[in-house]
Amino acid sequence: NAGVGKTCLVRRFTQGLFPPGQGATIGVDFMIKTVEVGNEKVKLQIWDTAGQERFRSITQSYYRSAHALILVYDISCQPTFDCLPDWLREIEEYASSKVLRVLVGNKIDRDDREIPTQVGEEFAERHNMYFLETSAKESDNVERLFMQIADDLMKQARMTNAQRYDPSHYNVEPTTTDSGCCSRLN
Ligand SMILES: Nc1nc2c(ncn2[C@@H]2O[C@H](COP(=O)(O)OP(=O)(O)OP(=O)(O)O)[C@@H](O)[C@H]2O)c(=O)[nH]1
Repeated sequence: NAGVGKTCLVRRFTQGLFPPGQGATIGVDFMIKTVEVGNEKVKLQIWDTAGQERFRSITQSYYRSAHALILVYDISCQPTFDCLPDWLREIEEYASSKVLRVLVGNKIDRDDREIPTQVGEEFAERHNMYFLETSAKESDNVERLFMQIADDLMKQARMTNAQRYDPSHYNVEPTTTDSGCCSRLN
């Protein structure tokens, strides 16, 4: 939802700062950060989408090509948690079914918490998502959030490559020259 701290999380991670007087995101924005996973350099392209309803048709078009999606709510604002099922429906409709999904409860530095950690955890478990609580303001768990995603995506990529190049993954059946339609046409 708007105002949960998405832009602040991205800026904390990419620029190491908590921006004062952060205005609402208009449409989408993106930032890039190169990180090291194992011994490899990985360029993360992080798209920050506007939470406001009026930008929904723009933001929807960015879900499909994402490798990971982070759903953020504000732990001190119950309505932002109550909207999660709507965001999940949105993701199911517009994102790839294999996308890595992460649930984040932000603003844990606040002392007016409305959503207990366990409630967030249970929601994430029920919907097959990773779960983390963060504070963009205090920099709690922000690095961990993005690095965990980078790590997971690299593992996925390595597995896909291994399958692609390992001949044992192909079950090559012996064929006879006159069995296929093409050989018959020839
Ligand atoms: N206390 C506290 N405030 C935060 C935190 N993260 C963001 N905020 C504040 O929450 C407000 C909204 O932050 P944004 O990052 O602009 O929120 P957003 O989710 O990107 O909002 P949209 O761009 O409208 O979708 C700002 O006033 C931030 O200062 C946090 O971790 N703790």
